[in-house]
Amino acid sequence: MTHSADLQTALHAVAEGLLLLSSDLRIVDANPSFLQRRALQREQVLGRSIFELFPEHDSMPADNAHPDLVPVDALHASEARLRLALEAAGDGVWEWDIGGDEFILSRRGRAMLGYSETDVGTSLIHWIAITHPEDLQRVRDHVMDCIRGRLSFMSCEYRVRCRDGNWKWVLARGAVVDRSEDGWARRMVGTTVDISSEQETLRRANFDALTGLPNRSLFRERLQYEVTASRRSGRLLALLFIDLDRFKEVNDLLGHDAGDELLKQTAARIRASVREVDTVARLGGDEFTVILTNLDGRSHVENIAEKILSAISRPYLLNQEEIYVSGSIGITLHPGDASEPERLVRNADQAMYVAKNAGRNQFSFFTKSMQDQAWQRLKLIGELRNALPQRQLKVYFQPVVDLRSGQVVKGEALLRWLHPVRGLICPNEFVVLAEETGLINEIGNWVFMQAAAWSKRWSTLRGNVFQISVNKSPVQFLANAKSPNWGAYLKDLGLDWNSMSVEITESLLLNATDATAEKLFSLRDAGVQVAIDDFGTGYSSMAYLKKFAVDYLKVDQSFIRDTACNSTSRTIAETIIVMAHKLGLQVIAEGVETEEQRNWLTEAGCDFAQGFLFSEPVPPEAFEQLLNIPYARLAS
Ligand SMILES: Nc1nc2c(ncn2[C@@H]2O[C@H](COP(=O)(O)OP(=O)(O)OP(=O)(O)O)[C@@H](O)[C@H]2O)c(=O)[nH]1
Repeated sequence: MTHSADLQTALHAVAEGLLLLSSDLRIVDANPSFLQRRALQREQVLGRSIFELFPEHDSMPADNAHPDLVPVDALHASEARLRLALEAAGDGVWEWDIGGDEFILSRRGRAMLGYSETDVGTSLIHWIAITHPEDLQRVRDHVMDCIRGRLSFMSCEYRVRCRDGNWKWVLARGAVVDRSEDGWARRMVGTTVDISSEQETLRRANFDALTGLPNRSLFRERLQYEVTASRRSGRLLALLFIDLDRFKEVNDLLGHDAGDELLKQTAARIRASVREVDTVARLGGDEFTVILTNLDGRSHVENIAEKILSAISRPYLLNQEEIYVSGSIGITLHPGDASEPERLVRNADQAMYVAKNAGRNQFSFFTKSMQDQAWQRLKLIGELRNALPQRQLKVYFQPVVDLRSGQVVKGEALLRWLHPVRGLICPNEFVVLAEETGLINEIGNWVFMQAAAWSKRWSTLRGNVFQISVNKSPVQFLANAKSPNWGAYLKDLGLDWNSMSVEITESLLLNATDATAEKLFSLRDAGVQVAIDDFGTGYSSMAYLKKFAVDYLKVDQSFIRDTACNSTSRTIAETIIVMAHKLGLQVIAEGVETEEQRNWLTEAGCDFAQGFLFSEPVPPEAFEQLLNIPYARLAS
């Protein structure tokens, strides 16, 4: 060692805590690692006796086994002693004679990698040969910065191949400790520490455990990086959002493990469809993203998207079965569509939903109009939140006629939104938004209360029960959906048994959870009847009709519309009527528009009908006018 400053530099480079002690064991210097570990300031330790600092070590063993403590007599330090000190600190120590091309790693350092004294040669080239090719340039840059004096010491993480062929992450720190009079670096000394476990922690934080792909957080980082690079280079970048279609069914049919296996295989297929430099990440669930860089144009992106779609749609072998799935892809381009990563993510997501809604198994490029629609949607959600408090929601009623007597005997409550600017909006335009935002619970409960109040009034006016049916969304049957105690509510209102009914979909019963069943049975206990809406369009399973004690089937209007000209529709409608009667259920035909349909339904034995032939849905005041009026007059 030529200079005590060099010694200090070297000590700063060491990962372990080190102290420099004078011959009377007073602290001359402490390196940053030591101070950091002990949470001490340099001034707090300088000049103090080692025994003050470590009273429990006043009979310190000769081998200086304290992990934080490696005494070095600074005033008489030599390279050999420094090396010994560093070895004692647990690091591998290396020394590089630059001019003489001799690179020596200490015994401890070699052991860390599994090498004996003779396994690796002493020329730098031998050590370069076992450095990971992807890390080599980085290591070289660090070393050269030190040699040229741009850095006083280097600190660099890279991978080294161990004797068993595995790669190990190490942290190498070092400094030039000897320079010629004219400034040429002659010797570097440093340490090498095994940081595989730190790298493993880092890997876990950044990579998806199932597929090994970058996770959401690393994806965000990479996107930010690539967007900046694309901005600089002016080259086109594409962001792809990929979502598997109906992946839930794979889980449901084959189990979660098979689902996991499919995700792994999908990840590998997407990875294999793009270049090494492109980023493929898994955001979670069945959602993947791809960042494509340095593209030649839009058609280049289209080709890759096609390639990914066809890779995903090849059969998967799961549990010895061939399974087919597809994917939907949303694509956005930088700089054309947006300049900020956040915006690109939103764009790709919107485009992916458009691809899904357009029928799945396809890709869709982001367009400005998608953004406008998304804004419209957001705006409508905001307005919908205010619709109820601002009394913009209205309940209309459509009469249900008894086909034998021709009397209006029931009514269906139908929600309308009287929007201050857009006028009357039908539920198909806003119920999905209400469901997505959870507003449907509040709105649905309000509709039920309104309908109950009108049922009470019309039952009283007519002197017998006048049943009103209310549509209920599957969302209102979820476990967390809040609703009043309908039994108590209807009782307080003084409503008779069966004054209310709820219309639900077939799929709700098919996928009924315990919470769904409980909510449905508590409605039944409150005297509310149950109708299955749009019957015939779904699975039409008989079993659940009995299990849930359903009262009515509403035949979907698509069958009614076709009864005049389509014998299959007629047969289906007839079968539903016969089957329902056999099971003790009554049938309501929806969408009746012509006399011919009404006559046919009457002959087929259908119980009730509703549709434009009788009346469209009308406000309650107008509905009241319709009560007790024979259908012959309504239809004219
Ligand atoms: N096996 C497995 N399933 C997962 C994992 N993470 C999420 N899922 C399931 O993946 C499914 C994702 O479903 P969605 O994307 O919402 O719906 P989908 O069935 O793919 O239908 P669409 O996207 O509308 O075509 C859900 O059922 C999740 O429970 C996972 O790590 N492993």
